[in-house]
Amino acid sequence: MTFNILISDPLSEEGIKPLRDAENVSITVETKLTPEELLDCIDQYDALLVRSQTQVTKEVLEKGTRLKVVGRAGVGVDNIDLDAATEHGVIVVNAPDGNTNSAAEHTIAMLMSLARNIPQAHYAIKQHRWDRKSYVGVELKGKTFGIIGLGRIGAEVAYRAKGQRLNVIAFDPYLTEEKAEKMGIQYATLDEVLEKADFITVHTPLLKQTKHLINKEAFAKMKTGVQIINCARGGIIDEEALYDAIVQKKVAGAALDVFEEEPIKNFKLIELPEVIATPHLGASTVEAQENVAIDVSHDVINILNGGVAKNPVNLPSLPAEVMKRIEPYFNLSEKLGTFIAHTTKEVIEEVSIFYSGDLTKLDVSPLTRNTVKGLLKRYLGDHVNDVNATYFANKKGITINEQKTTSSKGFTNLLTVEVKTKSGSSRVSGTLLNGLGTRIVKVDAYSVDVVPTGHLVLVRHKDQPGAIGRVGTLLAQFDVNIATMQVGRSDIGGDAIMMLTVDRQIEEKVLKQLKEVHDIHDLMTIDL
Ligand SMILES: NC(=O)C1=CN([C@@H]2O[C@H](COP(=O)(O)OP(=O)(O)OC[C@H]3O[C@@H](n4cnc5c(N)ncnc54)[C@H](O)[C@@H]3O)[C@@H](O)[C@H]2O)C=CC1
Ligand SMILES: O=C(O)CCC(=O)C(=O)O
Repeated sequence: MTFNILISDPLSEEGIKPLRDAENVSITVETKLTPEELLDCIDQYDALLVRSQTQVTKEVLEKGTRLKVVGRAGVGVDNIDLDAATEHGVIVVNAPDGNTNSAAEHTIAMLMSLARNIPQAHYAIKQHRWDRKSYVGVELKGKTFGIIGLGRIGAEVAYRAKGQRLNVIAFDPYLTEEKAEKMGIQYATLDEVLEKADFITVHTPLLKQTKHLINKEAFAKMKTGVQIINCARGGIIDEEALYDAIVQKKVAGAALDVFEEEPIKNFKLIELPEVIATPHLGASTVEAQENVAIDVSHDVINILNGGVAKNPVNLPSLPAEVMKRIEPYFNLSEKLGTFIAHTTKEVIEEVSIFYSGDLTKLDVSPLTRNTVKGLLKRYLGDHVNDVNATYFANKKGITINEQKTTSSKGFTNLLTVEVKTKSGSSRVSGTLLNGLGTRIVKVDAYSVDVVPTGHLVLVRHKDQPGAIGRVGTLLAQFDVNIATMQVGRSDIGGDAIMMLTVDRQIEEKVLKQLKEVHDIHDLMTIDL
């Protein structure tokens, strides 16, 4: 099978080498597509690779019926509609580490350029003006440098700023006093950063909560003469409010790499002499572009080939070590989900997944998603996957519970799926036997030992002499060979089940006749 990959923003040729070297991919590079052209062609592709230029909208994800993965060669995913990607089962991966250095270095370059008016002086001298008076700067040493958002880039900026002998203070919801102390910086609240800093730099993602985080009210709290840097995302700073603050001499200067609208159409803010700007160049270094393209290429290939993503954005990522330990249970979890979906005839209101034995030591959330996927696929089809399974369950009003229990009933590991409907509940349990593969070991109250593969028939019947024989005889009449059979009963003469594995799918007319066999209450076929 060949996977078609579209690269719609310029990516490092060195960086996409892993993609070019992959055997089963065909790569198209089209970096000048209009939004309409992208919509027209996206249904031909299994993967889309972008930087920050391409807008991966709801419509793109809707039309991209083959899309399995969107790779963002960089950090910010604000150009990708994550909710729509999740809804359509498209995994979004990014490359969070590859451009950290470059973005931090660019921030420091902007800080120094701002403090010393380098771009303005450079422009003057290029115009043959020898002007030394207009470009008197300020020293960094001893000034207070406020960082808002101390993640990967914010932290790197902090280390570099300390080298400039700035007093670094920072606010981040995840920053503690102890952590700040360890980094040799000062922990502060947002208001403290706004009130105390001579230079303020923002390094948060653009989220609902960070949109216009630096607004008119925030500027009002700042020192007069403060200088502002934004190398994170346009929109974290309210550009209108920044314009006013500069014109009113509250803000002495601003260094901007990112803008509310990119490319910029309204140059009002940029034209102010106090503003220096670059066109979103924070990650534009040979090294960063190579790093991010390599990282994202590896993830895209892995996902297309059914592997696990290292940097998924719309799925929680797990350490490789943990992933390796739970991977053997993937098959079992999906099959149990599929099994219970086939054996439940009413609307499912609640699914509980119980993990016991060895499984209690693991982060089992991927197994829960996989079980729900197996369960929903029966009615929603193959477009349900690990990314959107929980989303669809929520949409269908199905509550999902995940529980770890101590009772493993003598098994080293036991996974039990229980579904509740309006009128009752049913359960199935399975285990992974060392060296022997997976087994279904319990259906409701009945112990069984069934390999969950192929064509299964679950028969509920009365425990009476002849019931098993009648089923066998009827199947033989229609040339259906029984490969394995397991029986279980509550008590002598009470309710019982038969679990058969047969060599081929059974036709509807045969099923109908089976249901009419004396002492058979119910029966269902399950293809696993
Ligand atoms: N200019 C450019 O070319 C580049 C820009 N970026 C942008 O830089 C930003 C930061 O990237 P990373 O450091 O890699 O992300 P990160 O996820 O490592 O760090 C973001 C930090 O912001 C913090 N944060 C979130 N909301 C906050 C709030 N309301 N107040 C204070 N802190 C808050 C988070 O707790 C986190 O620690 C992103 O917006 C990213 O898109 C990244 C690379 C290049
Ligand atoms: O692709 C780029 O150059 C932009 C990088 C960026 O803004 C990011 O990684 O968030």
